[in-house]
Amino acid sequence: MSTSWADSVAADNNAASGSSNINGTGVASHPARSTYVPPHLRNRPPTAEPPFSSHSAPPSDNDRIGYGGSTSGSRPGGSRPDYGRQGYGSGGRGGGGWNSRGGGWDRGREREVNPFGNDDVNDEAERAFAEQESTGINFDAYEDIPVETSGENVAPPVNTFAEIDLGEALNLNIRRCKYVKPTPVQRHAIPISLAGRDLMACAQTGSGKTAAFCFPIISGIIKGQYDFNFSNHFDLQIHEEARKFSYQTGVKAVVAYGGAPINQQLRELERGVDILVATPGRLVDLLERARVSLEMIRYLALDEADRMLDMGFEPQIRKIVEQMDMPPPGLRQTLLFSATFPKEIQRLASDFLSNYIFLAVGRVGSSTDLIVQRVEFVHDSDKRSHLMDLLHAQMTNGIHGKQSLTLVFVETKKGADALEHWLYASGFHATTIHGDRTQQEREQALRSFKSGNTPILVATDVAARGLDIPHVAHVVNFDLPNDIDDYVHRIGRTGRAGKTGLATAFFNENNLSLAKPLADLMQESNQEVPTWLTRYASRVSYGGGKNRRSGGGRFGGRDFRREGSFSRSGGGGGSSGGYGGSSGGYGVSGSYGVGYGSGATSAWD
Ligand SMILES: Nc1ncnc2c1ncn2[C@@H]1O[C@H](COP(=O)(O)OP(=O)(O)OP(=O)(O)O)[C@@H](O)[C@H]1O
Repeated sequence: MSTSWADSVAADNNAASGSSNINGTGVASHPARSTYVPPHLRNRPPTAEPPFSSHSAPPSDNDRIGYGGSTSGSRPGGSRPDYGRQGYGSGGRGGGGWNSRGGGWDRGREREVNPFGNDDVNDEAERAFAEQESTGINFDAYEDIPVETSGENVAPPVNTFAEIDLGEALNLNIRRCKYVKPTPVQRHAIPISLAGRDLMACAQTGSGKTAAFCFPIISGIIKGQYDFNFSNHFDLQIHEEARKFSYQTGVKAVVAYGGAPINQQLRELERGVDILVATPGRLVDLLERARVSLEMIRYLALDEADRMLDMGFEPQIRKIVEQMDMPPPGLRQTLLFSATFPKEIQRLASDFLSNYIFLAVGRVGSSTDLIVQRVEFVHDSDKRSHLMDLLHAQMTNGIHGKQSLTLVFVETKKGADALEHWLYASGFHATTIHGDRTQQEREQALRSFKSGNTPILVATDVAARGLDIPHVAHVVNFDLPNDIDDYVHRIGRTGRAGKTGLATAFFNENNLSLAKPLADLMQESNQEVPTWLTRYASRVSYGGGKNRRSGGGRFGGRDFRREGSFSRSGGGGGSSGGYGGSSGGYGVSGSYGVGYGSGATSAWD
């Protein structure tokens, strides 16, 4: 396990673990449709207390002025007007007034807030970045992307949103989001989902997977089907997206995550919900309190699905999906999405699916060509000065005096704090996100980063997945992760939505196990691989447990059912009938999470 230099400076003795336990904060769950209201809560008078009051603090631009600062905070988006809503207690699904689809969910005294009205990023920052963005948007870059599907009766892809019957309200929101045409994953995944099929979908970071699973779910709810779903990263961000997509459709999305007071979330749930975005830990908690039932779940979505079944999350997921009252595969529709999908995880995931379609868009598990990747050999003791050089170079390339946004990944929480302090002392405005910071602090840090006030964000792996910040120009792997998939997700914080990006990694003897997968990945992504890295790659045998791609071929981007040993019907993916439903020999419950969770950095909590 590598040790970062930032660490050694920061830590007196205690080399920080860098990982945090798993209780659900970082894990996001996606919307679960919990239309259920427990009997003892039905017909109760509405509570006067505004939900999400923790979100109502006014935004501030910088979360760490002088380091001591309180970070009591706001979430991106600033204050949230009172939802105030009544009549939640009408009981069960369809109760609480949510049959009245369309025109928003003004259910009683709770009014729907316009999610397009309070943009995260202030105007000045938006203008400053606009020039950069206008040259960067390049969805055509995705046009030639290879697409692979396997499974029976795959619905044909569409080229425009107009070809899909998503409903007028949702179409209006798509226009409000300024989405002109569907991205490749959306083109394929939306028709498959609308056809009612289970789906395991792999597509590159930043390619629009969130909308790809949200649109069919929202559309299905509008049409009167019932739903639940859940995912695993920045759940507030997914919630924000879901709120935009479902605005004035009559569909209500609620978020439940660890690290925030559970009572507020309970109150919100009691008022009725169509889509619940939840972290596994918090959802288990809610289920154990018997405050939520999954009986009426119609859709289950796992975003970052490979992560959900990795790193020890699997027992929680199995508990939620298999041991509570959720309808089994076949009776619910299950959608799994990620940019990386190792075969072993596919095998586990197949337990949750029924007669599913496998969809791979792009070189799955690979990074997008839009990201220029550089690897430099840097000894631990030289990392800071090297980073300084990169930052100085970037300053001269800044936009309108604003430094472009740089995300720096380090291995440990202490390392993150130490590097932030050092950057500040060196004249750079920086902030941090890691497992020891509260949810509010993280949100505040994100806001400060997005606005450009602290254009450097130092983060642990907690920020590796899902985070969608439009203007990140550079991702620096100050400390490389142990797992190549984590690398893929980290660098995917730049080069999003068709924009270009730069990723620089500091490599040294501590990262030898990554040499081969990194060289392979760079080659796959048409990047220039330094000769010294190729030499390391050929020398080092890396059969260890952490880099799952070893021996895997094409980075796990194929349907594992097509591999000889799993091919029951010899169909080359053409027939999936034999794979659906429960484990049937693939599901080795519990045997995997241990395998490659151990030792890998996790700042998830
Ligand atoms: N059809 C579209 N047209 C334009 N922009 C889009 C479209 N679909 C999604 N986007 C934008 O692209 C960005 C990336 O989308 P999203 O966060 O869903 O990517 P992702 O594939 O989930 O990435 P990751 O794997 O890193 O989580 C978002 O800012 C989103 O608003």
